[in-house]
Amino acid sequence: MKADQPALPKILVLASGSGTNFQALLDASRGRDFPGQIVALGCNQPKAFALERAAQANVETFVVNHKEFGSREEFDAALMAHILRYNPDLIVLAGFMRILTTDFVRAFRGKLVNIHPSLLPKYTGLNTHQRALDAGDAVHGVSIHFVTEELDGGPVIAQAEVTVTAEDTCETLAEKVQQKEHLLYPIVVRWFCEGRIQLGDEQVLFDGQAIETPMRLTDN
Ligand SMILES: Nc1nc2c(c(=O)[nH]1)N[C@@H](CN(C=O)c1ccc(C(=O)N[C@@H](CCC(=O)O)C(=O)O)cc1)CN2
Ligand SMILES: NCC(=O)N[C@@H]1O[C@H](COP(=O)([O-])[O-])[C@@H](O)[C@H]1O
Repeated sequence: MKADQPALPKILVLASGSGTNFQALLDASRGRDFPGQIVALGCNQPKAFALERAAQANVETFVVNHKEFGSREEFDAALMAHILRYNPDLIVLAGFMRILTTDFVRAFRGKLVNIHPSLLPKYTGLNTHQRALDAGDAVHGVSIHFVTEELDGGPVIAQAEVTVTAEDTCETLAEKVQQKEHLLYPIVVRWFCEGRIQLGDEQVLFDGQAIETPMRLTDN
């Protein structure tokens, strides 16, 4: 980066597991025109493979193991302290498997997003793919939303659909959804870094205009 160029928006990613969404964001951020920089990865699981991905990419990491804290509030306070060291412009939950407290969410309101493996408001919480199969849904998918106090209830920014077939299992459906996740998250994070996405009064603003429905990633 040349000395006279403004610093790029700082992205901090939180993950708990494999980190394939983190990897998709890493790969996208290596593009010459990507308008943001991933400054750190935080994990609550010391053995998360996402940490290995960060090491391979020379991205700073920190671990805050939730099992070492007596309460959710204490864990969140420790996590917040690490995050504030980086002063990120955007905090991206990428398979981060801890429910965050109201204080944490409010501290980062408008710059905290999550990717959720369902077409919200359907199937908040866990085990979304099995629930879609059990319900006999013909369509399933992924949502990217602002994180609010309500679990997976924040304003939805964008979604992508996958078709469900009779041959699908939990595993095959998860794979289909993850393929769309890896396409959608880099697009939405780019929009954030370009200043095109804001959280209004419990609604999403895109280029300054409130959007009535989430933006859809289509196959064509
Ligand atoms: N306050 C909020 N916190 C979080 C949100 C949110 O919208 N508001 N999104 C989740 C992400 N998520 C689904 O997308 C999710 C993650 C974790 C859980 C959950 O039940 N976690 C359990 C532990 C489960 C485990 O360790 O395997 C828990 O925290 O007790 C539900 C949904 C991130 N946080
Ligand atoms: N409720 C949160 C949740 O289930 N998130 C899901 O965890 C996976 C993480 O994969 P990754 O670690 O390979 O990115 C992703 O499929 C994401 O949608």
